[in-house]
Amino acid sequence: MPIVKNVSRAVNQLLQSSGCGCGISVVPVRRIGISPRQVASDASFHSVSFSRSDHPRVLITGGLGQLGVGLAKLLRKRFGKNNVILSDIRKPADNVFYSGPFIYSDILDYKNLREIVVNNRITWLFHYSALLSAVGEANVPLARAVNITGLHNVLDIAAEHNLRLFVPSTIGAFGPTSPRDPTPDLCIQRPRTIYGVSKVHAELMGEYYHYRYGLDFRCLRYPGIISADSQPGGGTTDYAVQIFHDAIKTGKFQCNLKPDTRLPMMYIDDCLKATLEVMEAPAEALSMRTYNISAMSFSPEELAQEVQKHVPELQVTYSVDAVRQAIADSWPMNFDDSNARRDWGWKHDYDLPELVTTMFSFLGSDSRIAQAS
Ligand SMILES: NC(=O)c1ccc[n+]([C@@H]2O[C@H](COP(=O)([O-])OP(=O)(O)OC[C@H]3O[C@@H](n4cnc5c(N)ncnc54)[C@H](O)[C@@H]3O)[C@@H](O)[C@H]2O)c1
Ligand SMILES: C[C@@H](O)[C@H](N)C(=O)O
Repeated sequence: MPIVKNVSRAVNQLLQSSGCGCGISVVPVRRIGISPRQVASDASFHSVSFSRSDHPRVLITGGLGQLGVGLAKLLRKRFGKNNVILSDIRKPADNVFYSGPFIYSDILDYKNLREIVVNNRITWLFHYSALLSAVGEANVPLARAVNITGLHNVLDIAAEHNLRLFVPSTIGAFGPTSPRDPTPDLCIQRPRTIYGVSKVHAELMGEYYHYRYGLDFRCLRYPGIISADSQPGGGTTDYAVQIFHDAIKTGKFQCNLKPDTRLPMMYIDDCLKATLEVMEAPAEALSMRTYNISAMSFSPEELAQEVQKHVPELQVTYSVDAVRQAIADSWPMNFDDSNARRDWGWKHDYDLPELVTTMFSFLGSDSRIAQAS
């Protein structure tokens, strides 16, 4: 139960941290010494032995989706295989299971999640579990549970155990009343999807816990992410991954968005690089706790033209999905990430031509290109 022992002191601290300039002496928020949720511990503490090291001990929730396995690979290279635990409610493929530690974790099970954090001495948590925009609209109660209740569990455990917490947000955290070209970090956010609403909630709750409890919360708003060796989990930007697979397999692609629908996109390597960089950035460098990151922005017709340079016979047709189109029409067209570039040196490596070339070299499209020429 949350117990605020001295409300007026806490209010003063909040006012101070928001820069009200009232002249009240500042007590660091970290010293309040209360945790947002205190539950009597009944976790069975296994005796697990670890070698001492300066590396963070990492847990990734929702790690079997499009982004988690790649993130684990990157973090294991940096911090050592056994210092990075992937978790999910799904069964891992053999190659994932044997590539490093994996554990079952349902983020809706607060005590189980806390036990994992305690028993494995977790210090950094990457919270990837979520229902994305299109699947979220198809199952609002589940999206609300996973994206909002699950986030509350993660925030409380992170605050209680002093974790550094990364929660990704998204271009979907903006809505039709936000400036769309470009969309700055700070502007009106009135998304019209449960996904977007839950992500704005995550940004605000994470920042609130940072200022209120001293939680080391870090958040990036990702564009649509494009990857070759993992499949997207039901979002509005999925077409930009599917086109590569269809170009190679059948030479035909049916796009579910209109040809001129412009959205910010990013190659997965840039996304994961940014995630690690913001987690490693010194706290003093972060003037904000939630940043836009950007790499490129394109429409289906522009992507198709670039893909056709590799697979000239690719035929693209359009059969618009009304739900996805309405979502895309409410999202940013271009993302302003100047704050990330200024504060912690964010710089992307992949523009559209490099992205397309890299996707095809990954997917082994040589035979198709050979057939085409
Ligand atoms: N992929 C993108 O284009 C993109 C863009 C912006 C933001 N993001 C964010 O990045 C994160 C990861 O995205 P992704 O593309 O890998 O998502 P994904 O949909 O591919 O994977 C999400 C994972 O969460 C898991 N999950 C669902 N319910 C769970 C529960 N109760 N407990 C534990 N795990 C559960 C699923 O099994 C799945 O493996 C998400 O938070 C997403 O919102 C992704
Ligand atoms: C943009 C992002 O959050 C996700 N790929 C979606 O389309 O839902």
